[in-house]
Amino acid sequence: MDMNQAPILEFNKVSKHFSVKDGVGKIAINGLSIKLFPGMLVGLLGKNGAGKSTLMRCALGIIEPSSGEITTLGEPINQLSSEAKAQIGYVPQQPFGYEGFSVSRALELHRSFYPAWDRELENTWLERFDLDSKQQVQRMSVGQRQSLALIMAMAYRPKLLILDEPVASLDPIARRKFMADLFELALESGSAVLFSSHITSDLERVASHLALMRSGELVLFKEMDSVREEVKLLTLANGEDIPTGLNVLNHQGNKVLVDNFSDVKYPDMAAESLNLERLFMELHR
Ligand SMILES: Nc1ncnc2c1ncn2[C@@H]1O[C@H](COP(=O)(O)OP(=O)(O)OP(=O)(O)O)[C@@H](O)[C@H]1O
Repeated sequence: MDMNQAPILEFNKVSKHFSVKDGVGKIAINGLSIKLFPGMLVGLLGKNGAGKSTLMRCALGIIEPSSGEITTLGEPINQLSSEAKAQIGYVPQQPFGYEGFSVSRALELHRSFYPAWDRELENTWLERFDLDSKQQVQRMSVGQRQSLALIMAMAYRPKLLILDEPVASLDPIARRKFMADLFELALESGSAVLFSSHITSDLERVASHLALMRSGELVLFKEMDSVREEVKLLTLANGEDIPTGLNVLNHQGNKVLVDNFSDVKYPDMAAESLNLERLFMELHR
């Protein structure tokens, strides 16, 4: 990861409100700021409806934010050049059609839009995902379509890759292969990747950073190693106050979830390390 370079994606105090019919608005993203640099593989985690897809769709310019600024590949999102667009890869939650096409025809068509398309990478991935290039897209399983969508989004080595639950329909073997390759590809190409997943073990294994959303807000954005070291569940003794200087993510009874714990600063506190699934549960307790 190179933080001396310009960010590939930057959100500056971005909010997105949806107006709904009964007049009550919905705040999907609230004052969110984040920067993604080359080599970052950011795992986005949040409950259903937390705002993950909205964040991703704003980053791609599919929907406009209500306020705040978004810069993608150095350009304001509402004025993205075609050069910048050709360096973005996206796999939505429900991958698109290509009905009536064979895999190879679909890839041929898609390939024509991207000068940087890497045929070797395409072939490697077709093999890895066990896809038959002669098969008709409409006869493929959901997981096979998802694999095809991933190849289409990644074979031109985009600088920014946005994947909305990319592996939800993949079997564990395909998922592992994909996750390992994703990591390698991002590092190799100096790309930034933003991917959402509810599979916390995948996030734990491959993400360089964790972005945690709750009700439209980014409550945590940290390197994975720092998450392991600094995010702790504290148990307060009877009558004990939360020590000053700690950043509280959640507080229920005598349990306090904090994101900036240090053994050195608070040597006497009962502090428990959490895996990502526990962290998620404790955040929403
Ligand atoms: N077009 C829309 N009109 C009105 N409300 C919307 C619209 N799109 C999203 N929302 C609302 O914004 C909130 C965030 O939705 P979003 O799809 O971003 O959540 P998510 O974190 O991606 O959820 P999931 O994990 O279920 O995919 C939800 O309450 C949703 O109902």
